[in-house]
This record gives sequence, C-alpha cells and structure tokens, in this order.
Amino acid sequence: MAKPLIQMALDSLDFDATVGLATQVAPYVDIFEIGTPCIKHNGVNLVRELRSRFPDKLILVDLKTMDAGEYEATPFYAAGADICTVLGVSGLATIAGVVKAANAHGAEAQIDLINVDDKIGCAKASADLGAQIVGVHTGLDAQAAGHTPFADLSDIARLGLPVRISVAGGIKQSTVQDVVQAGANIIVVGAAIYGAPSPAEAAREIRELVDAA
Ligand SMILES: O=C([C@H](O)CO)[C@H](O)[C@H](O)COP(=O)(O)O
Repeated sequence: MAKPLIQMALDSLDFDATVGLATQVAPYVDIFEIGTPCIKHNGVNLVRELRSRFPDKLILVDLKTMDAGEYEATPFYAAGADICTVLGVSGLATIAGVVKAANAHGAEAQIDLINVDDKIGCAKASADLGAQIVGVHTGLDAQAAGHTPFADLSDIARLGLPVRISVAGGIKQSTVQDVVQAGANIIVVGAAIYGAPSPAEAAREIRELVDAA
C-alpha cells in the first residue's frame, strides 16, 4: 500500500492566518484542506493563493457540495483544486456531477460520508460512479456529542473498494497510527495541529507517527 498522506484541515476563517498556518506546517503535510467554513468565507481566491504559494502540495477544497455538483465544483478545480468534496447525502446525480468536473480537470472527487445512514451502500455507489476517494468523517458537531470515525473506517476499509479512503474527525497523535493500521490512505488532522501551542511541532509529530506506523 502507498504511504498514507497527511491532510491538514485549515479551518480558520481568516485569509492571512490560513496562509500563515499552511506555511508553518507545509514541511510535514501532503494535502492542504481548505475547510468548509474557510472556503465559504474566503472563496476561490484562497485556492488561487495556496496554489501559487505551494505548487508541490495537493489542495483539497472541502465544498461539501449538496446540489449542482458539476456547476459548483468546476470553478474550484479550474482555480487549482486537486480534490473537491461532495456530500454522500446529496444523491447520485450530484456526486456524478462532481466526478465529471474532476475528470474534466484531471483531478479527483471525494465523497464525504458525513451523516449518511447507509455508509456502505453510499461508498459502493460512489465507487461505481468513478469517485476516487471516499471520506469517513465525524464532523465537529458530532465529535462534540462524543462520536468518532473509527468503527465506520473499519467497515469501509473491509469492503476493499477501488477507492482511496480518507478519515477525519478528531484524529490526533494518540490515534493516528490506529487509523493507518485500519486502512486509511489519507489522514485528516485539524484541531490537533491548529490547536496546539506549536502547530509546526504537532504536525512534525503526526508525520513521524504516520511514517513509523
Ligand atoms: O471537515 C471538517 C469539519 O467538517 C469542518 O469543516 C474538519 O476539517 C475535519 O473534521 C478535520 O478537523 P478535526 O476533526 O479537528 O481534526
């Protein structure tokens, strides 16, 4: 299996703070995620800014698209996004639209299973539609209610679908190696890095743990 990638979730609303945080953690991460609140606040110009500053990083735009998949995702791919997310709960037509936009730009679509009841069915249908990545995701509000992504990750990994698996939802130093062992290809880390006294040091720790797993 290819080495898992580390995705830094940039969840600030502030444009300059987002660029600053990306700069601090850049040596240790593979993907910059422009988080949903961040992209709603700052728009496509932030994609252009990160694309020009970090030509060697992958950029994921966490659109969490719910409708009009191709129409909504196209300008973000055109601005340099490597991956855009679409909600699994949106339905097959919307997912197919984002996959179409991704393919038109030589990029990838990630289906976010957040709040999907039938995660296995949605993951299978997404793979059938040609999605490249499925995201097992416990959102911030669900985390606050005590939920985690670990059981869902095992269920999805067990399917052996022809997709890469991303996992998000409170991943931190003490759990990052477990999710690698469970079959995650992309490890998303937000608060455990941006909430640390030294985000660069926290990102370095995560990198070491993933590489050693
Ligand atoms: O996607 C996310 C959330 O829905 C807000 O946009 C987070 O970026 C993702 O959950 C990763 O953050 P942590 O859970 O803090 O690691």
